[in-house]
Amino acid sequence: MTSVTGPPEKMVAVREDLTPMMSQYLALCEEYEASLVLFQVGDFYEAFCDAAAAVARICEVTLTKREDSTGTYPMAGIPIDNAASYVERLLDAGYRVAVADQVEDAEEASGLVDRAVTRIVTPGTVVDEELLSAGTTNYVAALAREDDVFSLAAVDVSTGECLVTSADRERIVEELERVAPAELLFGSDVDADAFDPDVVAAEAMVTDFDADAFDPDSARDTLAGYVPSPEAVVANDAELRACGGLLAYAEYTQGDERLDYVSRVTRYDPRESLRLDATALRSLELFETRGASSGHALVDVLDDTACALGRRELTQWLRRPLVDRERIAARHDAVAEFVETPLVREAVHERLKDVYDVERLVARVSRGRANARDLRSLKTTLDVVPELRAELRDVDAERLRELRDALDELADVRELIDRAVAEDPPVEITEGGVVREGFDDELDDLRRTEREGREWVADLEASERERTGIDSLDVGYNQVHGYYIEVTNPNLDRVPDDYQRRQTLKNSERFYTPELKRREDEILGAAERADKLEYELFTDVRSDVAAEADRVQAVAAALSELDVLATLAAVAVDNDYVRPTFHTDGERGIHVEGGRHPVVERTRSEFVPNDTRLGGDEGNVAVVTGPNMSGKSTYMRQVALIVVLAQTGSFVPADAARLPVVDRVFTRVGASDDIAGGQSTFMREMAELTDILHGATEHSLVLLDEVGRGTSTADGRAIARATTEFVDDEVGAYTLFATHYHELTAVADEREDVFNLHFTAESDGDDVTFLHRVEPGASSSSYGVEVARMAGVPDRVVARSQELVESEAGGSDANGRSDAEDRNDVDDAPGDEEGSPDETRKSPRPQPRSNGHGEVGAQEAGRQTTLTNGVGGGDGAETPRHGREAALEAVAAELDAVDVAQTTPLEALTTLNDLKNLLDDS
Ligand SMILES: Nc1ncnc2c1ncn2[C@@H]1O[C@H](COP(=O)(O)OP(=O)(O)OP(=O)(O)O)[C@@H](O)[C@H]1O
Repeated sequence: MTSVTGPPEKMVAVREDLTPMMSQYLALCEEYEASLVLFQVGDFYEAFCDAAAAVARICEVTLTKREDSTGTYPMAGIPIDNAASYVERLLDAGYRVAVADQVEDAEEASGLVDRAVTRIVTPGTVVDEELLSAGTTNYVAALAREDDVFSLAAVDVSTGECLVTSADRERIVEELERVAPAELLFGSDVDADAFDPDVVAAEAMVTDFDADAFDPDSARDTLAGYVPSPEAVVANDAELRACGGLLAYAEYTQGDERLDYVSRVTRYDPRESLRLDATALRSLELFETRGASSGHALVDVLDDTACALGRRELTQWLRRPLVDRERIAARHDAVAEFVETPLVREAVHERLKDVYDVERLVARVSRGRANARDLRSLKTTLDVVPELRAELRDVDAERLRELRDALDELADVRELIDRAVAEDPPVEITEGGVVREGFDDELDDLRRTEREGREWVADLEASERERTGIDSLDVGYNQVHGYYIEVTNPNLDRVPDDYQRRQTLKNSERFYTPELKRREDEILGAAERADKLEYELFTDVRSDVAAEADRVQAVAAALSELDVLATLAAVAVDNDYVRPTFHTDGERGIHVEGGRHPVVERTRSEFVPNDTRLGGDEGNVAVVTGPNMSGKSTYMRQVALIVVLAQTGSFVPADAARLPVVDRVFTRVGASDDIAGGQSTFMREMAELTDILHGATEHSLVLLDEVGRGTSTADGRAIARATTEFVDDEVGAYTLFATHYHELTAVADEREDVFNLHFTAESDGDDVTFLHRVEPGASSSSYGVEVARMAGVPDRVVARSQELVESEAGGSDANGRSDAEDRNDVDDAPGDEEGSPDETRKSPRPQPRSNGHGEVGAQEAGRQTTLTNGVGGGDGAETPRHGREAALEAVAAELDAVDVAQTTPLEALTTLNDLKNLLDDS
């Protein structure tokens, strides 16, 4: 609790003397002490004391003060009409906001207006459309525990989706990362500290909530409000407690009422999906790119969805690729059919563009917050359903047929809305104009009376002018006095006897007649009664629609899936993806022909496709070497993305792909690659490696990118080698290991299941050209100096490095090869440090086919990356062997070039590590 939330001390001190309104404010601050209370005073939400200062600062509104007999209190107010944008700022600043509304009509109140907190807005329970981004999920989650089993429940209060699952701690952490809740509650038996706050709660606000709500009995009672038989839905006590506690919290934030629209409490088993932990999600850039410069994430490439429902669903699919062959095949069948029937696909896409976010819409309807426009939007969406059914009448794929059949046309709901709600209604539902003529006789009578009365008044001016002969006579209306007949002073002598004086102005008098008064009462009475009646009729219709929320949600689910399937098909057609096939029982191997990285290929005009053959007849473990920037990381990620896409139900960027169903994708990217994520410590790297070595199975895909880089070269090499051996002996996972340690390529000599791949570059005088083409065998050069130059390393360091490399030129490099050899035939598979023989002799295994695309090869010049200004070969990763003195000089030169003021602690650590390696190797 900060002084911004909770009871203001200044008021507590004078509690007994406070004015009634301020004591009401104080009481609410005490009751909702974890929230910043926004207190309705007329058209504003006010905050006082420290809360006022915070509101003024965060919302950029004026800080004023309120003075009364007890003192002076700082005060800041935000207009109710556009409170949402201000509330958003308060949420962003880390506050929960308790909205205290006047719950009594100020005019009808005798004395102090009654106020109550009607809802608490928190990051995980926001429902205001303005505060939610389109097509996303927004979860609040809760954890509970029973021995070693952890349960996770998550609810999206804006759509009513509620999920619950349980697993061991590690897996629950993964699930938390997938769900990515905006807010997290820990049941009393869960030690929040045991969940690495960096991993779990980095993005989530952690909220303390009434521990009793997680108590089994009260949790069961709460859950029983949502499912007929709680025990039939949840699998264990911890799930019951997590779910019940969470729903109690959701109710608390929404005004303590049961949330009718949370009708889909679904239990799932995390084993039903391909495991992707946070590291994998991040390094494969499924949803977010890692660096500001890296462009798009995978989801951006795929997201050509027509509506917000589809966007939300696509994200869910990508977060949880499948492992069940039949379900994957069902999705692929559906995508394939849409690929083959472009007219149907495009028609479906076009129709879906008219679909509103009905999941949120219907939740608003159930919460009683939908206005007439929302109901009209619902009707517009539902109108699409019969059209879609018609478009899908001839579909063949089973899933498409199921989805078509799930499209309930909801004719009753559509008809009701259409009959009841005006076609273009106003936003407000209290001021009339929302109910359509012909819907209710009484309303029509009232409106008729009102209309006829107004017509009579409209005619009055002409008839009275005629009757009195006063041409300047006016009939008007004002809020205070009602209808009047205005006569200017010079004509007052002609005013008839039945005119009664209403108001005297400077140049005229205003009158009324008994008949005008009668008509006025009739008009206003009818209008007021009609507005009231309209409101009642509208809320009745809204409740009737809310009663059908389940059916609407089921339609929404079918629409979401259709959108995703049609989109995946469109993406496949537009980008030349192919349907992957899966091995039947017993077979192994990731076999891809002409594979591409789905994101990089969109950003580079010329992308070089590459084949992959990993596992099965080939080895399970490929050691990938090659110069910096040659494409190793891209290649490895491309393999993983193809696997992920395939299991999501998408086609894949390749000419052909035959794949296993993978249970888990692990990624461990080198320390240097992760600096941006602030996780560059060697310790972290080793912890992740431990997870992989313990967690991977023979059905996992493991990407190791420069493991061991974070320590001394000697230790790094040793760890890299031992890891490769362990993966081969104990794990048997499909493994791609990119490394600059050329010694690692020697492992292929000794082991059946390990083989080398390398990326090629061509050196021509001062230029180095990367071919981005994977070849069998190991690589020799790293061209580190050129890359350093390209990256803007100070000239002095580049020049000195080059000098040191050249001092090697007469001798042999770290691989025992002469520099001259390296420069002339970098495409050849070289030996390793121990001077092993040619790669083709080393590996007893069949090597992966080389690129295999006619168009890729010598003619590739246009597709290659050329480093100009380069000055020839060199090995950036291996420290050249030279004397201690040379090493010291190099260290001095590097240190000299460091701009300490511009160096972050992480960069400093990395530099220190590199310098130490330089000395170690000397
Ligand atoms: N197959 C390809 N076709 C065209 N361009 C590619 C290809 N693969 C990679 N690239 C481009 O080459 C650059 C370097 O790729 P990548 O980061 O994969 O290299 P790397 O070998 O892993 O480098 P480092 O060892 O420095 O980490 C990237 O800009 C990428 O866009």
